[in-house]
Amino acid sequence: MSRVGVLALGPAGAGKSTFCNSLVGHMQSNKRSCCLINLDPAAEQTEYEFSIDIRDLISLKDVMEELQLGPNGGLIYCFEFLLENLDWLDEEIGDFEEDYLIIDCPGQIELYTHIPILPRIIEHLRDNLNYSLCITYLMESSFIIDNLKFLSGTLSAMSTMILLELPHINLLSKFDLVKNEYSRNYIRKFLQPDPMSLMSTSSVSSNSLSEMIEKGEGEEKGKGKGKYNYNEKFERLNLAIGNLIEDFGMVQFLPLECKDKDSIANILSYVDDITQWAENQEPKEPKDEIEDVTED
Ligand SMILES: Nc1nc2c(ncn2[C@@H]2O[C@H](COP(=O)(O)OP(=O)(O)OP(=O)(O)O)[C@@H](O)[C@H]2O)c(=O)[nH]1
Ligand SMILES: [Mg+2]
Repeated sequence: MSRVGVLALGPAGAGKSTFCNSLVGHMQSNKRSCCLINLDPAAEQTEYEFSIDIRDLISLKDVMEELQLGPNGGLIYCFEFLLENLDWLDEEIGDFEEDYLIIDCPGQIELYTHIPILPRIIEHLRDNLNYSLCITYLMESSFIIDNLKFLSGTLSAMSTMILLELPHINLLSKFDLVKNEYSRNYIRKFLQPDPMSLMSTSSVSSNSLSEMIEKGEGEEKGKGKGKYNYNEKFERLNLAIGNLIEDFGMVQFLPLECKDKDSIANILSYVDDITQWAENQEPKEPKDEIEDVTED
């Protein structure tokens, strides 16, 4: 029996919900059964209905009103409540045992960077319910406009890989917005990033540095000898970050265009490989295959 799931993670607005919906559309048109799960208590309505929705368990609006919490505190409360009521999730998932889980997550990365809420839910799905899971981490393609911004996004993708310890695919989302603006060679540098070369060609960093120096902000204030100026400090910090990403050596990206069927099919084929979805399928009787074809 296949127990397979994919989670969509990444910063707010990166395109997670749109991606999850595109996956559902693609699977449905290929007669694959899937279950769309919403783990975002502040989610808005999406194209496909959620089969399982955290808002049926707890509402962020109610939490914020009753406990007088802000949106982030409220979100954390909702997840802590979910953790205390994992049997609710188990029951809901029980109705979709044979289905591919597509899990849409909130954009607040503190749910796994600061407090281990998402890791505990993942652990439950993987170890207690025996799901083979894959993370898709979305980062907006517009980050490639600025090399250093891109590297900071890469660092965030990398920390997710390390913290969640699951098979992981990084995606450059909304690729349609940049693919005609830049040459293939230029874009390739970001799909398989070489941090040190991206750093050495960062025009934005040197511009902002010269601006700082012109404004007289270059020197660190205070304390006598052995001080660095910002320029040196900034370069040393960048170098350390670049080395970290390079040493890790496992951050690559696939382009994602949610409206492009080939792009979705390509990403799903990677997820299928990683989760070994095909291997877990029950062999079909030839009769079933013929029925499937004639139904089209
Ligand atoms: N051009 C383009 N726009 C996209 C694509 N995917 C998503 N968007 C747009 O990006 C915006 C945010 O998309 P969402 O799917 O809501 O992003 P999200 O990551 O779920 O956002 P949060 O749930 O708030 O964290 C919407 O306006 C989408 O229409 C894409 O592939 N191409
Ligand atoms: Mg969303």
